[in-house]
Amino acid sequence: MSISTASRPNGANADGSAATAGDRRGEVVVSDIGLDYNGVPALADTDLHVHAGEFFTLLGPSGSGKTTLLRIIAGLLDPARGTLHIDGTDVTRTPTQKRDIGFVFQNYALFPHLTVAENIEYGLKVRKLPAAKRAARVAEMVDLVALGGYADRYPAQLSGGQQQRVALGRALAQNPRVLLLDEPLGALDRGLREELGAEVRRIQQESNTTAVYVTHDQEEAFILSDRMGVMRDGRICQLGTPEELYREPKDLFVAKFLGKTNLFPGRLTGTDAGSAHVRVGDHDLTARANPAIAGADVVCSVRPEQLILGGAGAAVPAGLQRIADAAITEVRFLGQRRSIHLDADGIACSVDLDPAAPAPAVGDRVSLLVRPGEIALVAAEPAAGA
Ligand SMILES: Nc1ncnc2c1ncn2[C@@H]1O[C@H](COP(=O)(O)OP(=O)(O)OP(=O)(O)O)[C@@H](O)[C@H]1O
Repeated sequence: MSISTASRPNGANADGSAATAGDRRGEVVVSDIGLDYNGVPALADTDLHVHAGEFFTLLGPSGSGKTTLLRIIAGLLDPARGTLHIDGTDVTRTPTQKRDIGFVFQNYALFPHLTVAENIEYGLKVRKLPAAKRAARVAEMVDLVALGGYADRYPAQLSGGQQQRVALGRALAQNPRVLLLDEPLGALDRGLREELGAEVRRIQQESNTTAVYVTHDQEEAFILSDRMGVMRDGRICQLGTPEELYREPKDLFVAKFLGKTNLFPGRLTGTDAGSAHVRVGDHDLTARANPAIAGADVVCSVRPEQLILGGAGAAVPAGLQRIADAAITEVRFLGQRRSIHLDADGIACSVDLDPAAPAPAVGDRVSLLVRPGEIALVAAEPAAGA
């Protein structure tokens, strides 16, 4: 498949002419943007810098403010406060249609009476691009979104995944500065979500477009994103690459939201040069320091694949430390991993093992071991009413 957009320099327009903003094309800078509904903040004053060409995801539970922020970037909502710059230009009060932005929503929003090619061509016609250039661009987009052979079909003759590809092709046809995607895979079944997710990423990279993507699905965010921001209660509570956020969550909410984790309450006893000392039960442990922690009540977050099973009462091997003793309550074979459930003095834990390794038995007593660098320390949340 030849995709000419792959070689188009970042900043070239759909008709091939050079854009003016060079390699800042698609850079989005949100400064102190905030919005309230009836006096209740939907988005607290927020700063965000999405780099040119980046795939950036806003990830958070329902009602956390993701769509509000996306709609402000789109110009569909006016912020109460703050400024928005795209490519260094202040567009805070610029109407949507002049922001040079492409959208893809969950519900496809295709024109039912237009074919795939006509849907993709629609915006180019509105912009009065000459017919020959329109045809070339439509062919390029049909190729980019891998819909060769479907150009003359109507939306009703396409699967959900194919319709979403058309929506992507239509959004990208005008070579927008920024592509905004609001849960675009939400209506698709799981298998298709994974397949189209990978396609969305490929298309974004090959078209060299900055993307801001909204989802509540952590796996989707991991597959797609260069960086992401986790949102809660109208705030971005942590920014970083998927790996940074997974390994070094700043707080309990981020630790729990980004996948399964084991949580061992403890007390911070000291810190030095990037590491923290913490007491969990009878065990003194070293963990990664977390500058966001203020008090002494902490929680050690350890992912299931980071816990290691050791013999009960056996010497702890060098480089490891014992975080708890536990009894195995359940052993499940899950294909790519074996999931072991345990009870560590009232704390329910899980450990993922290589399925090829010998399986322990229910009732076995074990030690839970962990490397110092794999304990993420977060502040304990205050008890309700405290
Ligand atoms: N038009 C509105 N009027 C009043 N409150 C609103 C309106 N739109 C959104 N809200 C509120 O603003 C907050 C943020 O909503 P937003 O749609 O941005 O969340 P979200 O993270 O995108 O959620 P979801 O994943 O469910 O779409 C929520 O508490 C929501 O109830």
